[in-house]
Amino acid sequence: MSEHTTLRMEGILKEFPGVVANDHIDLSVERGEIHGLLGENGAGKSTLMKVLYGLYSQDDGDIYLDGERLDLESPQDAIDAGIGMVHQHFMLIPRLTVAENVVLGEREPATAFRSDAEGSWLPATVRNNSLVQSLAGQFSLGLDVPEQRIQDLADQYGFDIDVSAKIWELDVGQQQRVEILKALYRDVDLLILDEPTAVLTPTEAERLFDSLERLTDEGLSIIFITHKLTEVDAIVDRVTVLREGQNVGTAAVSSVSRADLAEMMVGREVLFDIDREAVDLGDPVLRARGVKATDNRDIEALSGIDLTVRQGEIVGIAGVSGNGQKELAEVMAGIRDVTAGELLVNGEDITGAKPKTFVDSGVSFVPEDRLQYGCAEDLSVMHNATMKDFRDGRFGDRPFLDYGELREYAETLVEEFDVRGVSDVTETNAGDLSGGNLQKLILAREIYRDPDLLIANQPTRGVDVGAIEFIRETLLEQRKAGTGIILLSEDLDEIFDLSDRILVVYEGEFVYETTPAEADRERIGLEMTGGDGDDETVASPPQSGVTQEGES
Ligand SMILES: Nc1ncnc2c1ncn2[C@@H]1O[C@H](COP(=O)(O)OP(=O)(O)OP(=O)(O)O)[C@@H](O)[C@H]1O
Repeated sequence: MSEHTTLRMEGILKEFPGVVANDHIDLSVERGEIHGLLGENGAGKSTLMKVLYGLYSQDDGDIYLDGERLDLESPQDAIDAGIGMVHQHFMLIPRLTVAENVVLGEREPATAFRSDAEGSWLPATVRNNSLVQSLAGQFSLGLDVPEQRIQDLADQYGFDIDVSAKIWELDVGQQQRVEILKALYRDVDLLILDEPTAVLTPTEAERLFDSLERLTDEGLSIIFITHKLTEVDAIVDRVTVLREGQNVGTAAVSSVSRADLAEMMVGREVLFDIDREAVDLGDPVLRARGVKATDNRDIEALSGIDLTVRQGEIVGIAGVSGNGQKELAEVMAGIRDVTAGELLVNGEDITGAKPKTFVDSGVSFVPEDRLQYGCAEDLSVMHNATMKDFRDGRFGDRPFLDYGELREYAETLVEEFDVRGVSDVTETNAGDLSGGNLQKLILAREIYRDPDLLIANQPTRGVDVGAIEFIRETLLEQRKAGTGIILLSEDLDEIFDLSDRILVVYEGEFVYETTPAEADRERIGLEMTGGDGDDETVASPPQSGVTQEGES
């Protein structure tokens, strides 16, 4: 251990029924470093960090911070010790403001009750009474929110958020920044970031990296969980790789290549290139004409979208988050109403129909927010795997569903899509799966039914390199089988690697169309941020029957 070591985790063991999530893991972090934590989905990263944040108690092992042994029974203990954590899934209260969320949990008594409050209408003797203080602390919701201080903090890190806005008014990227702000607000020495950039745009991520470097310059240590090896190169000093609950190595980033890291993670070589064969295009599976829709705040989010997707075609939608992608995906999947326009699936007009009609018409949907829309966390893997198809007669007639068939179907999905961490499909709940494995389960459910139209919003977000390879190949196979796919992704490389056509969406409209073979990345980047004033708009769908050959 060096004199700079701030955190030492020794022999951490954490077991769940049927799974050893952390198998005697050692981890040490130096003061002022950004320490990357890598590993496949389900390797045990989040569990280890939840132990460190007092959310889980370890079955064995010790944690030392600055030489002092910590006994963490709750996140409050961790925060008191100077450890902050930003989770993979948001833990914000939608109807409260940003500032209220930031102070939430602080339980600061209202001004009148504060012992240091000047001008309180309560006499100091009453205010300072320990019983009054304890009651005020218990019952106050922290409504005295130092909004200006929080706004200053947000501005200082370039977060571009109005802290008086309500959480539900913000897009996912902004909500993520609130989570980070919340941790920064509590003076932490060690900050755990669990895939913090998963929902940020590349520019926002850059800005975050600048902020993180400023923080480490001030002596803060950061543990940074990520699946993106480019991020490891960009900001991480040292990296620890976990595999199947064990530490398989810690190294200085400068001494290992990306391919080395990928191999350490998955235990085999990972192909970064993908082979996209030419596929004959068939009939249109989707025709959207003049589609308009509003967002959750009732503000127009889609301003007249025309989109045709043919059998065997992947249409990639590129754009900076918050430009209508979420609404576009939800409208096409039938879970958001259109305010104008029409939607034809396989030639049939299903505008305004119920979501079930979309499902029955062969539409599959992989939503961006897998916990909110993708699954029922408290239901089993089996229920989640079959929830779209249990009505179609294959599993017997309700109320006499054949549970044996349902179980078998779910087990097939788990096996074919390599969903890990499932001890029994009827007993493991979807909410117990690691983020990436849950994503694989949702993809399995949506793809295995062999849809005519698949809408995939950020399908590889939060999944490991091995699984990304698998998901991309699966999407290409599905395309070959004749499915029309709308791929929404903030990862431009993914759009380039998979798409036959690329559409750039900006402020609810398609502003540019190209193909991977002809694309000019700079132009795409420009169009994504509002363009150069050039009036060129979307051309009609390609008339040729054959897509371009992949360029990779
Ligand atoms: N609350 C829980 N109950 C049961 N099993 C769990 C629970 N939390 C995690 N696990 C299991 O422990 C293992 C490690 O999961 P963990 O979430 O730590 O992985 P991870 O490396 O963070 O994965 P990802 O990159 O997908 O987020 C997985 O097999 C997971 O299914």
